[in-house]
Amino acid sequence: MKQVETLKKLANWKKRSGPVVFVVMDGVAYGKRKEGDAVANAVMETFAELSSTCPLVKLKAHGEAVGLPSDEDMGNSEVGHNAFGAGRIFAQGAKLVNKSLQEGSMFSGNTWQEAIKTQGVLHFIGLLSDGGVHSNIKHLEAMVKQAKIDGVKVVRIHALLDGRDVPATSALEYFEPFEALLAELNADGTFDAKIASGGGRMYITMDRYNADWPMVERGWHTHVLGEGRQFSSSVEAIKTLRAETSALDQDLPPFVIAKDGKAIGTVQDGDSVILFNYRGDRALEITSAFESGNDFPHFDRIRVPKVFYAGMMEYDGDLHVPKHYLVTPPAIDRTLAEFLCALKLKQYSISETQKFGHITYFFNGNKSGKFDENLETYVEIKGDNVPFEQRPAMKCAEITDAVLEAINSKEYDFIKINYPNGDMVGHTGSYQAAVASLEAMDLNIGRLKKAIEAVGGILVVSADHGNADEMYEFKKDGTVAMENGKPKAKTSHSLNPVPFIIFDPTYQGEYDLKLKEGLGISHVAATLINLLGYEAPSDYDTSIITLK
Ligand SMILES: O=C(O)[C@@H](CO)OP(=O)(O)O
Ligand SMILES: [Mn+2]
Ligand SMILES: [Mn+2]
Repeated sequence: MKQVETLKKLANWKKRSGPVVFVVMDGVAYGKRKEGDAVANAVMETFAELSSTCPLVKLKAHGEAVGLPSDEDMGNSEVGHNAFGAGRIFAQGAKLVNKSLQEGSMFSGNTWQEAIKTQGVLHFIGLLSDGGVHSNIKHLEAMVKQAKIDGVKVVRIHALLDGRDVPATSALEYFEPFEALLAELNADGTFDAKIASGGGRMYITMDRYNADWPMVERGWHTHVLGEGRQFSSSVEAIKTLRAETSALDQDLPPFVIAKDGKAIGTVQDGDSVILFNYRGDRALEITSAFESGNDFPHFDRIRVPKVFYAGMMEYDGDLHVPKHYLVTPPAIDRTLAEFLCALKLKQYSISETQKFGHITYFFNGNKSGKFDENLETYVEIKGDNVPFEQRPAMKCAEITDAVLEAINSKEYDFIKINYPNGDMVGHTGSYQAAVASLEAMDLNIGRLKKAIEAVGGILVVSADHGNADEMYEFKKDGTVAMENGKPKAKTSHSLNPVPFIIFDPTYQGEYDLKLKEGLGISHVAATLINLLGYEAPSDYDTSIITLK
């Protein structure tokens, strides 16, 4: 790989005595309505003070500004952190898969051709919604139709309920029409495609960053071994399990579709398996359960079928996982971390488990390794495996303890932090927990601010997309949607703009205090490089500050 160029020092920059600390408040944006806006309604004294005394601008963090197909698409952590770290916009997974389907390259490629050779069953595993963060049901529909055209006889779908990127209890809006489509495709008797198993995405299969392997184990038992509570159809399963548990879709227990007491879609030797999610974080663990040999320490798989396994994308471009994939991911190069390494600047990256890979792997262009072991420190604060509304602080105090030590050590030039609060608690749908979570985070940003003041560093506060700023669903007429006498919880990200604030207590007048308007979060990297005293790479999206 070609080394990046060494950036030039800014001629008129007075080097600060402390580090540049970049805070990603995950899932914190400016809502449009006060009701259900946990960000606007929480008591956040530090955020309020920074907002009224520092340079501040709103940045776009959704749609085309982060490489998604359209401005209807909300932002998410993958594309948000990619944009922060790459300083440019890359066409993202969602867009690349659309293109590959439109142009037909997916189906003419080797991976698809190999997958359809199976004499057994072609399985699809993935998230059944049009949320567009990890997957898109339209991609699955196109693949199932093509499988029939290509002469595959038996298809089994292992479908995860979303309710996290789409309304909280919307699963039947996807499962019912999808079952109808399968019935139509099966009608001529030459093709047999059925949903074979499923469950909530936060209950089985889609764990990330080694947070909770038993989730993947439950998924393996459900999809591969066909073990679990049996139902005659997915729709019956969802209705029954909802009535029994009142779980939101993302937390629905698993189900297995069976006929005469026998699971209809276990995975067997000689089958093909396609994971149709394109985003990597929540795809890597189930992929490793399929691809690992005997040295698989995470759980007893009991039976490991010999299958042709493929992912929608290459999920880790460093380690080349999975071995086979349908669409090539964006080639994100020349990231901020790489430029800082070339300058020999020391960097420190930290978050809680759920966002650890966001601030490292996604930020560094979906790269799991470091550019330079000696210059980069990664710290993960282990999260709790509990429903996050029960521990809304999301380890923000522990994260801050570690950062204060890093600041005071004077070892680091650049520190980046992800506080998971607004996002992880936002996804639970609990308004009260979201408020508590944001207030805890704000207390800790206050601690950071003091430390930065003491050492003469710069604190930059921003966010990757919205979430906690919209905790209620609204009706078309603009009033709050109600359910059982209470506001209906919204669990997904929002499309709202995010804050960008610079707290620079030893400001030397090198830049205008008025920030540039109308930009997106891909402009942050160039700004951070300037604030470290260097000229940004010429191909980066321009800095948000105007240098004097
Ligand atoms: O939890 C996740 O996987 C996504 C939502 O699907 O959230 P984020 O992009 O914030 O990680
Ligand atoms: Mn996020
Ligand atoms: Mn999220």
